[in-house]
Amino acid sequence: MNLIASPNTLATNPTLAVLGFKRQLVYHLHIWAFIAVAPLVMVQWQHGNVLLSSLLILFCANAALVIAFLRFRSTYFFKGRLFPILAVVCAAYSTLINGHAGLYWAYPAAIALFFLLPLREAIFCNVVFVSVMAVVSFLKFPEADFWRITFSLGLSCLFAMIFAWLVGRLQAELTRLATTDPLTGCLNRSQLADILNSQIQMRERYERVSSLVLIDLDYFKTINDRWGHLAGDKVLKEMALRVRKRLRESDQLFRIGGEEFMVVLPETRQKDADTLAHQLLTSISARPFLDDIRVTASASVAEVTQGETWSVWLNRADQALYEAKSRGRNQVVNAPRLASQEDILDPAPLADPATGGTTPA
Ligand SMILES: Nc1nc2c(ncn2[C@@H]2O[C@H](COP(=O)(O)OP(=O)(O)OP(=O)(O)O)[C@@H](O)[C@H]2O)c(=O)[nH]1
Repeated sequence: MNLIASPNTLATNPTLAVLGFKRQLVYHLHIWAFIAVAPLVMVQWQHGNVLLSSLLILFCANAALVIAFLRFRSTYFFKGRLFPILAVVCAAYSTLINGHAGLYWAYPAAIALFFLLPLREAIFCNVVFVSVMAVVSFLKFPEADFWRITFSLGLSCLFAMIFAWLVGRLQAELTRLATTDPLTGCLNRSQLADILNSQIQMRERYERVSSLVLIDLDYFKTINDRWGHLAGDKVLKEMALRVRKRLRESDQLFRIGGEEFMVVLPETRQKDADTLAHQLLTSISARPFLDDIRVTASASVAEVTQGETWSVWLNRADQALYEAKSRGRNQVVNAPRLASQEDILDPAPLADPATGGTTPA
């Protein structure tokens, strides 16, 4: 079962770790809600409240299905929305017909909205819910109770909202810290496999071709040695800025090593990626860094080939970068394209030695 994010997942992919924790939350909420509500089905049935009893059966059936889906498929449906919606409907209706006995359920139902729905949706649903509960309490209870119920429920929702908002911000901030390089603000390696894999899937499913560019500063060690580590850091920061300026919104910039960067270019063929790589090298070498530090860089370009894994793709780019370094640096080398699986299954016609033309394979 994939409910609990393993330490391995946590260490390598923060986005998956967050998803794992969300699933855990949904799973436990549904289990405890099922345990709490299931006996009420019988109670309401015995009291002759057939409609409420049916709503509660629906609630329990949904909870049981979500639990089963999460247990056996690690996924759930409607993004867990049915639970809070059914819960608030049951609580409002139960208050209408049972008075205080139903009202007690309004508080956990309102709070569950913030655990299970995106914040904006939860706020909207809570405003509607508190308004409905205000009308129901106005009809059902004395005026003093109406005010008490409306304010206490509103306050519970407000506290839950503040808590959910803070947890959301904390989660976003921790994810940002775990996925980006603090010096340059580029993505770090934690997302690398996922992002390259998603580009590979676009290639496999929709024939959409992506490319990647590796850029490595030349003789960076001498910059550190001559101007100091702090100046080296500033050069790296400035270099990331210069590269980012040239990229599109959809492109992704990684810092994958000390002075090595990678750009993933969705929907970009090798030829266009090569043009961009030349422009990037020009923007690095054209102006000095920190007034008088002249820097050049080497780059490689690799278009994804059908059937290859992300590590093979990256390795091809790495080999080409090595080639750029050994040819003297400050240049772009294109990785040779691999024969794709399509080419292997459907090879190009062979040259006919007799005629000089081509023959079918
Ligand atoms: N200032 C600074 N230096 C770093 C950082 N990360 C790695 N380095 C340095 O980058 C240098 C990389 O050196 P090399 O791998 O020899 O590469 P190079 O000197 O650029 O040589 P070529 O890549 O072959 O052109 C090392 O001196 C590292 O200490 C960093 O975050 N800040």
